[in-house]
Amino acid sequence: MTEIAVENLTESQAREELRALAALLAEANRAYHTEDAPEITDAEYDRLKTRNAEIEARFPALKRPDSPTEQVGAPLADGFSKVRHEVRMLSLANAFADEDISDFDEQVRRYLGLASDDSLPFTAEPKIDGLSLSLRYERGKLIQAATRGDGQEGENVTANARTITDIPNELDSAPDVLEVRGEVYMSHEDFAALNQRQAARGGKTFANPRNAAAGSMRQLDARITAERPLRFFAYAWGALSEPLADTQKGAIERLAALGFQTNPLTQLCDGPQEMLAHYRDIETQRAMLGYDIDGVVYKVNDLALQERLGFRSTTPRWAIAHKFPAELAWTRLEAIDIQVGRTGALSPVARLTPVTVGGVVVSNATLHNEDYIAGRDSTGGEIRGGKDIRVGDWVQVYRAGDVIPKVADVDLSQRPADARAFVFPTTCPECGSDAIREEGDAVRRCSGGLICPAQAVEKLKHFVGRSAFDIEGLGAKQVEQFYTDGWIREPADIFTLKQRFGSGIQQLKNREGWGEKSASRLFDAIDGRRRIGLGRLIFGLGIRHVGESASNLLARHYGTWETFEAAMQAAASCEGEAWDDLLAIDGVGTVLAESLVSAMNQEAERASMDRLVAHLDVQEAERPQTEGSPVAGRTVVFTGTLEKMTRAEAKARAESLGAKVSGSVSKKTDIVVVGPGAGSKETKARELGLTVLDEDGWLELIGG
Ligand SMILES: NC(=O)c1ccc[n+]([C@@H]2O[C@H](COP(=O)([O-])OP(=O)(O)OC[C@H]3O[C@@H](n4cnc5c(N)ncnc54)[C@H](O)[C@@H]3O)[C@@H](O)[C@H]2O)c1
Ligand SMILES: [Zn+2]
Repeated sequence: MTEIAVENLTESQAREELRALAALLAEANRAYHTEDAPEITDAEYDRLKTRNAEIEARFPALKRPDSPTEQVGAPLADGFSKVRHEVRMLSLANAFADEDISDFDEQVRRYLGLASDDSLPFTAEPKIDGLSLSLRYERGKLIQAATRGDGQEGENVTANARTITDIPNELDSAPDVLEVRGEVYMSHEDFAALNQRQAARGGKTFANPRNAAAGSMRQLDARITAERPLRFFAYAWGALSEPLADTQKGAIERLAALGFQTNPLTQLCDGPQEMLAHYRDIETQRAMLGYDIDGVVYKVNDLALQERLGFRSTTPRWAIAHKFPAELAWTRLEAIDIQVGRTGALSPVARLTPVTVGGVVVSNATLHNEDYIAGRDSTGGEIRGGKDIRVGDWVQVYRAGDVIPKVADVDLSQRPADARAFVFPTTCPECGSDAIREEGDAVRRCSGGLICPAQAVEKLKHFVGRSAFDIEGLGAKQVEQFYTDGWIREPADIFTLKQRFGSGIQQLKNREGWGEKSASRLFDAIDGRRRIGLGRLIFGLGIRHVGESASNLLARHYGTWETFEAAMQAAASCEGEAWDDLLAIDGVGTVLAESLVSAMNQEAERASMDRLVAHLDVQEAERPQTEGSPVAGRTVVFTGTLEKMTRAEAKARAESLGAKVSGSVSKKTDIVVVGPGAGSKETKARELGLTVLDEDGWLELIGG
């Protein structure tokens, strides 16, 4: 899509673009803040947000009620209780160019009525790329910790904060009420080690340290947070019973004296020139800091002046974040390799002449899929102006907020004369089976199933992973080793390992990475029959599209392995009663159902499952207690703020009583439970004449 210059936009084009931007940015915010799994780069996000602000500046009347410029963060995630911030937690205005900094200095002077030669010092400090946290101390004791959330209300993460060593539980001689604010982050070293651990046990790995920090902090189980090496820098404050100091710098020193970690690169600067000099200084140190920063923050040093300057709707007037440019570099594409994943997906990987991008040496990058290499997007439209990517090309490597770098662009003027268009393989490079691309799928997949060694190994890794069978001592590395040795070919083999190779302990312990203890511990862990929950078993099978939560839904719906298996066989033709029953499960769509039914009826897979189940005691899943339930089979929608339970609790409770919980109100809805702040859903429910209950009414209905 070519972008029209803002000054050439017609009013209707502007209205349409603002609508599209609001939707795009809301989705990006949800992915980034609520899910800790960004879908676009930070640079792209910043570009969209700037574009939105420019259009609004030219057409102020078109500014939408849900304008992205009026919002901080994103809605809160389910599961946490909420904390209302006594003093709002805000965002920061952004600057990208050097001129933006002198403009900022001028704006502040104009607002305060200062002449250009009046002294106006600023602090300059790194902008830590983590997530912000507010810590409330009363009489020196930590009583509450909250995330920023949407700025007004955050998530209560007190138990999690208590596990962080940089956060003192008690303070000496602090003000009676003191809210300390700062950034939770993870060091590069700890991040790499965490990802390695996660990969070894088949758990979730994180794209970058910020996601790892946010994902670790926002755990419902504080024991998980405790295992994650989180750090904390203090740089601000909220509610206070008495001031910390007269200046920003003084306040930071006071926080340091109280026992908080403060950033050593914080410095006082007299005017834009010194600010920019310190910015460049920090930029050159960036790669060596050992943690991610994404810019430098300047703040008016005099707190009385900060007070006079006050706030805009989402940002303070007395501070600005000077962002570093996106991390790019050019290098040679030496080869394109194809990797095969668990579900058979063929993923192209660029092998590059090593190059440093933002302080990290990059020699591999993702090329996504065959369309991306060819210069097409998923809808068949052009990307990169239709330029394809060829081995031998001079390519731009891009790393912004992601650890996996991407190949973003090609310099055609540097293309070698003999470079040929890349031919994406139509057979699997690992097993030679046909690699098939189904309609509407961007990905080509190996059709070899279990005969494909790449798929078999990836499936085994998934099977032993933490959310599946979680077998102690058997991680990704060991699985690969056993597969190569021919000791384990499929999950069932794990449980006969001791029987077949009991004497192998001797052999094993002489191998690299194995000691006597670890070898016998593993053999003991897998000896005998294994108890496993039905949900974990279904998830462990590693069927495409069938994730953890879907597996649990299926388990709850079918209860036992036998019922599940019989139902899948009955649904084999993708029609009839069993098929309809599967699709009626809230959260199961056609794509998932088709993939599931096809895997469960594939002969070789089935035989492998039968061999596996023979070693298992599958525990029955708790089925909804529908008997006597007043809401069994009814569709319920929760909207507005719930005060007596979290959304997640309300949903779990309703489902355990056999109700279906839906996110939107329609004619099919039976009951709408409304809390304070309910909006259009309540209106619609009343229009449709549905049963509308408040929280107490609902609790009464379900009996307490
Ligand atoms: N990739 C995406 O999809 C996506 C989506 C949403 C947001 N984002 C990223 O987040 C940014 C917007 O988020 P935001 O509203 O948090 O704004 P921001 O990150 O630009 O600035 C505000 C935040 O900076 C942090 N901060 C770090 N060090 C600080 C310091 N020394 N002093 C003061 N604050 C400091 C605080 O947590 C504060 O809340 C975007 O510019 C983008 O980089 C990315
Ligand atoms: Zn294959």
